[in-house]
Amino acid sequence: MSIEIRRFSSAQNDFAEQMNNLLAWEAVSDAGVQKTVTDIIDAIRTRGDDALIEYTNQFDRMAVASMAQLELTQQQLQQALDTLPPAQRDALLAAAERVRAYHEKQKQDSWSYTEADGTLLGQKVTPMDRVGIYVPGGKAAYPSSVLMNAIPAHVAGVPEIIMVVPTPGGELNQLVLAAAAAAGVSRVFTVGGAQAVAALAYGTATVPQVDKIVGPGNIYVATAKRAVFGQVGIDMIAGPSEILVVCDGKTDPDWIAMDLFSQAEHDEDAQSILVSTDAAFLDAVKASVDKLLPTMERQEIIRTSLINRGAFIHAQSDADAIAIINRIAPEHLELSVENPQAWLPQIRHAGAIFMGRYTAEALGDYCAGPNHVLPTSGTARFSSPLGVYDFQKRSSLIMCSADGASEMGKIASVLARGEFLTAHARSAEYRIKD
Ligand SMILES: NC(=O)c1ccc[n+]([C@@H]2O[C@H](COP(=O)([O-])OP(=O)(O)OC[C@H]3O[C@@H](n4cnc5c(N)ncnc54)[C@H](O)[C@@H]3O)[C@@H](O)[C@H]2O)c1
Ligand SMILES: N[C@H](CO)Cc1c[nH]c[nH+]1
Ligand SMILES: [Zn+2]
Repeated sequence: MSIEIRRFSSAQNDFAEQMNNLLAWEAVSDAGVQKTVTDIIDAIRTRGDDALIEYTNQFDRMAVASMAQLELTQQQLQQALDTLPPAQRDALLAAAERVRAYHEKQKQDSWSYTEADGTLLGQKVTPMDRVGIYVPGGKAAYPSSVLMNAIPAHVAGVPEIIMVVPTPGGELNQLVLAAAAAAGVSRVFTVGGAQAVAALAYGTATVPQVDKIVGPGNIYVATAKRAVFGQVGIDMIAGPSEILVVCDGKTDPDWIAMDLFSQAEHDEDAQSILVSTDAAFLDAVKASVDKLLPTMERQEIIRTSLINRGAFIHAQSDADAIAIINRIAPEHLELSVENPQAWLPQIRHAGAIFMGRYTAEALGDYCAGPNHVLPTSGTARFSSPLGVYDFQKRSSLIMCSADGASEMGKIASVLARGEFLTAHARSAEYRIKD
């Protein structure tokens, strides 16, 4: 059965309007969600563990009486890793190794330099003391997200990594537990949603307060992260998954249809867009979509996502296609073209760029190495993938020699008096040599 996916062309007069409609996404949660999240945060702040237990029982269909029932032991994590079927264990460890190797390259080191008069200036890089990682678990379990959140923190040298993951109905996913062991997570609490974010941000008798919370989640998680920002650091507000595939018409249309499905299957609100200068190719991919959709396990989610938020766009030229890429600033960009490297210099905004016909976005979700926690909803215009740098902070270093203090003192004195800040001026002037 054929499904209706919106289709338009960059030649249309109303092209800009079509793009605006396609990309319109209510990133801010509605008043109802906002109220729920505010109430949850207030309850966790005032009633701590008791409120955390109540909300977990309410939202995750649990029936626990104490926090001890909501924490997993290191032994449980290690046992999950040790007893995984060998194929799963090997795949998990291979992915973890690739993700670790990639993130090792991101590590920033302290630096300093000494000026001619002996003054030293520099930057000291320090890992955060304790971070919280949110691993989604409402509609699906995400072992890959455990690796993508915990490994960069570990590489940065964060000594304590606290993971939260909801386990609806109390069902533990052994791959998630094993991933926590493989990635070096310190403690795991089986709580989720806004209550888990609030517990990490403010601390409870049992859940330690963290310095930063990272990781994707649904609208309750995103709203809570936004609300606790300032109390703690956050990485980003990630929305539903997105993929933009740009194809020159020479890749197997079945491959492209499946690449579009791969992000659509995450969520009814996920967005999959195909751009091509070849109108006949758009027809061929549409035929592949109709042929392959009935074979998909999550076909209802994919169908809803493609009908509500998907699009096939006919670009008049490669330049049009590039303008579309930069307008969308997609989370994932697949350049399924002959010479993707030639396109690269003109692409300014994308969370991750997958180059060439063989580079399926799904490889990046699991094991290529780069992080899969990426900016969505056009935020790649100003933000970057989750990385080691999210878990490191910098302190400036200044050590003046007597000569340096004297020379800088003269400059500071003038500027401080210009600001009428006399104490600043006199503090600097004391160090000026006669
Ligand atoms: N960007 C990425 O890297 C990435 C990776 C994996 C998943 N995701 C996305 O993360 C999201 C995960 O969402 P999810 O729902 O599966 O899991 P989730 O863990 O984010 O949310 C589940 C929690 O939501 C809370 N909740 C649910 N309904 C509620 C209600 N009515 N009131 C208050 N709280 C409520 C509950 O506390 C529950 O524990 C999806 O959108 C998925 O696409 C993104
Ligand atoms: N595509 C998701 C990020 O948008 C990450 C993911 C996890 N598992 C599969 N995919
Ligand atoms: Zn994915």
